[in-house]
Amino acid sequence: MSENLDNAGFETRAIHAGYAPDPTTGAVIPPIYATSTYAQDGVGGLRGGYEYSRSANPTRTALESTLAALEGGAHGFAFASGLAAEDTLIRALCRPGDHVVLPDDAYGGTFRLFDKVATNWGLEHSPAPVTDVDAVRAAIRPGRTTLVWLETPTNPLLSIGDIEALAAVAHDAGALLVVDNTFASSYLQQPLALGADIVVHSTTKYAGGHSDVVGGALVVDDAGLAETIGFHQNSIGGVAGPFDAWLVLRGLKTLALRMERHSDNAERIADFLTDHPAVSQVIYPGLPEHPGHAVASRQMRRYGGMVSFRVKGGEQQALAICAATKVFTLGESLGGVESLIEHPGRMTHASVAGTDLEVPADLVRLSVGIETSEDQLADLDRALATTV
Ligand SMILES: C=C(NCc1c(COP(=O)(O)O)cnc(C)c1O)C(=O)O
Repeated sequence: MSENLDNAGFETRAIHAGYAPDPTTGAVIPPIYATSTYAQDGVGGLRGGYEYSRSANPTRTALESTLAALEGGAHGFAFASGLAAEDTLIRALCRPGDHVVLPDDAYGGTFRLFDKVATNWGLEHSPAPVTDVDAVRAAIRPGRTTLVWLETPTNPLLSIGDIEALAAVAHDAGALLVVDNTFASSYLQQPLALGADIVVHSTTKYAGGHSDVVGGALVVDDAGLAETIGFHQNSIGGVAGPFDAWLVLRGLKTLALRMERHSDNAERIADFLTDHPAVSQVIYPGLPEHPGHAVASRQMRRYGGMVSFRVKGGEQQALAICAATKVFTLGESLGGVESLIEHPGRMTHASVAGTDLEVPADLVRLSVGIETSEDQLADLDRALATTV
């Protein structure tokens, strides 16, 4: 473990926390410990605390330590996917008859986990707009609400929730605040410092940053929470493998650089779309007219790389734009170096059609990559011109 980096800057922690050069070989990057088991020196004689890789693996340990350091938490846990992390969290902290307040705009797979899986064993949920603290408070069921779940910015409508205010609401009701920090990333937003109890990441996204790994993470500060999450991580077993852990760890080292470029490019695209005749609404927290701009400005370092917009002409026009871009690749996911475009209604959020979370059919979501900004703008200009 590197020397104490608590007071070091984000970029320094991203590169040096979680692992110190190997005392034997001097390797500055942790090896990929492609092993399931570890020789013991006599029964229970563990070398370095490792006995079986589901329980702990040195490459995963390096990632989990780095994830915690970057979120300002004491304990990090790495999983096979973001939804694996969420499922483990739910099973660690919720019991039949409990209730969870969910955002009324959230990743479709997260809602599906609660609505189609967790309900099977008695966990109830109700949606509330993350932008309305009073509505979240009203959605809480006294004595039964265990978690208040927040995405900010939300997926895909990029609503902004006030983390500090919602933490107070949750705590007043004896509940915990969970913040899914996937869209912002640890570099742009630090939920634990604002009162959140648990941070969730799909490390598939900005943390890994190169669309080459699927993974998830939980970060907490509280030792008691860490103990129960760690117990359930091992007992359920949805852990990140050593190579996936290594890929996310490598991605994290450039997270700060990438988020700056993602934000630069996204700001230019938001401005470009704002004046475009084919566009009816641009949704980007960095725009002064965004309802959550003031809160985002207070709790985020910058506004991120996700831009959503609605087009004149409805679903068919939105689909036509998604089919017309070249630099923006049509595909699900987000947060990688390449720009992606998608139609949430037909793609990432198809599972919430007909529910409270249904998204507008004329909505297009962009994950703005780190390509040359002028090329991104020219690509969108051409695609939008086909629909005017
Ligand atoms: C794949 C997509 N989202 C995954 C996701 C998840 C799930 O992560 P997975 O690694 O895909 O399991 C959790 N939270 C948020 C905010 C997410 O956006 C997407 O929106 O394209």
